[in-house]
Amino acid sequence: MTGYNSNGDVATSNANGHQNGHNGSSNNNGNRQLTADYTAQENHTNNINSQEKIQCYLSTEELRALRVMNEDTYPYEVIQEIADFIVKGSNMRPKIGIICGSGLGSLADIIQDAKVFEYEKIPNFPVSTVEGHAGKLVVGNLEGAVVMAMQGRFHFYEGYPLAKCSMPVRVMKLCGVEYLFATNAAGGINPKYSVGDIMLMHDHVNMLGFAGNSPLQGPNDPRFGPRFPALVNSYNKELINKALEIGKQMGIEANMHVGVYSCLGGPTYETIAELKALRMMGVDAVGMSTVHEVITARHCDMKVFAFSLITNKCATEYSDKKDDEANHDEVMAVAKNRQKACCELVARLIRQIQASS
Ligand SMILES: O=P(O)(O)O[C@@H]1C[C@H](O)[C@@H](CO)O1
Ligand code: HPA
Repeated sequence: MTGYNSNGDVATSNANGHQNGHNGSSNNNGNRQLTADYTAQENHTNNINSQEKIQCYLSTEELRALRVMNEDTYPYEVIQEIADFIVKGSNMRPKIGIICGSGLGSLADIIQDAKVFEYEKIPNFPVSTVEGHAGKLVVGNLEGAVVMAMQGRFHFYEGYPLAKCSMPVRVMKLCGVEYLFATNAAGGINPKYSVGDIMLMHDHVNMLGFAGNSPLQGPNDPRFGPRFPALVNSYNKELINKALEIGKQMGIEANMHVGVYSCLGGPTYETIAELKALRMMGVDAVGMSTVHEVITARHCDMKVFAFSLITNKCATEYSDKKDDEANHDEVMAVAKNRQKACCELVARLIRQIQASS
C-alpha cells in the first residue's frame, strides 16, 4: 500500500499495515526502488504541491505507466505522429500487426531484418509493466510480409484505460497494417480443452463491455471508423479455416479448437462462481486482454485473426486442490513450451496470406 507521510514523502506499508523503511535498501517488492522520482501533477487530497518531486516506492516503469494513464486520450494526430515515427524509423510499411500474448514474445523473435523500438523510446507510447511482456515493437520481414509485432501488450489491470490499451492497434492501422494477429494466454473453461491447446477465436464475450467500458468510449473520430460499429463476423472466417488446415499439416489438429474467448479486467484470476457463469454463457477460454484490441481493429476495418494458448485449465467445481489455482509462472512456463508451435502457426498463416495476395 502506498500513502503519504507528514513530510510529503511516500510511505509504503505492506498488506498487514507494517511500514517499510525509507533507506532505499533491500525490500520485498521485486524491482521497486526508493530512488525513482515522481513529479506529482496534482494531488489535492494528499496536499502535495504541484510539480513537487517526491520519492516513490513504485518502479520506474510503473511510475511512467501512472503518468501516461493520467494523460488525455490519444487524438488522431498524435497516433499519426507515432505511426510516422515507426514508418520513418524502420523504413518499412507493415501489412500485418502481431500482438504477442503473455510468454509468447518469441513470435517477434522470428522476424527478420528487424528494426526494434523500445516502447519507452517511442514518443507518447505507454510502457509494459507485466512479466512476459518485454515492451518492444519489432518491425521486419516474416514469410515475405512486412510485419510489426508488439512484444508486450497493455492490460486494463495495469491501470491503463481501454482506449490506451488498444491505442497501438490504431498506430498499426496508420502504419498501413491490414491484418491484426492477436494472441493471448488464457485459461481453458471448456472441459474438452487441455493445457497447451490452441483455441482459434471465432467470437468473444466482452465482460468489460457488459460493465459499461469500451475502448471506443468518448468522442468518435470518423477517420478511424463509425460511431456504432457492428461486431458480428469480427473474426475472419477465411483465416480461421486456413489456420485449421495448417493445424492439420502440422499434426496438431487434435490440440486445436475454435471457440469463444472472454476478457475480464484482472489482475485476479476468476472465482469458481465466475467461471461457472462464463461457461454457462458459452465461453471456452478466459483471459485479461485481446477483446478491446479486436474491437479497435474492427472499428478501423482491419481483418482479425486471434488465438488463445490454453495455459491452464479452469476449475468449474469447488475442490480443495491447489492445482486448481491459476498462477502466472505456470502461464509463462506453458507459453514457453508451446511457443514453437505458435510461431509456426503464425508464420505459415502469413505465408498463405502472402501467397494469395
Ligand atoms: O497478455 P495476455 O492476455 O496473454 O496475458 C494473460 C492475462 C494476464 O495478463 C496474464 C495472467 O497470467 O496472462
Ligand atoms: O485462467 C486465466 N484467467 C485469466 N487470464 C488468464 N491468463 C492465463 N490464464 C488465465
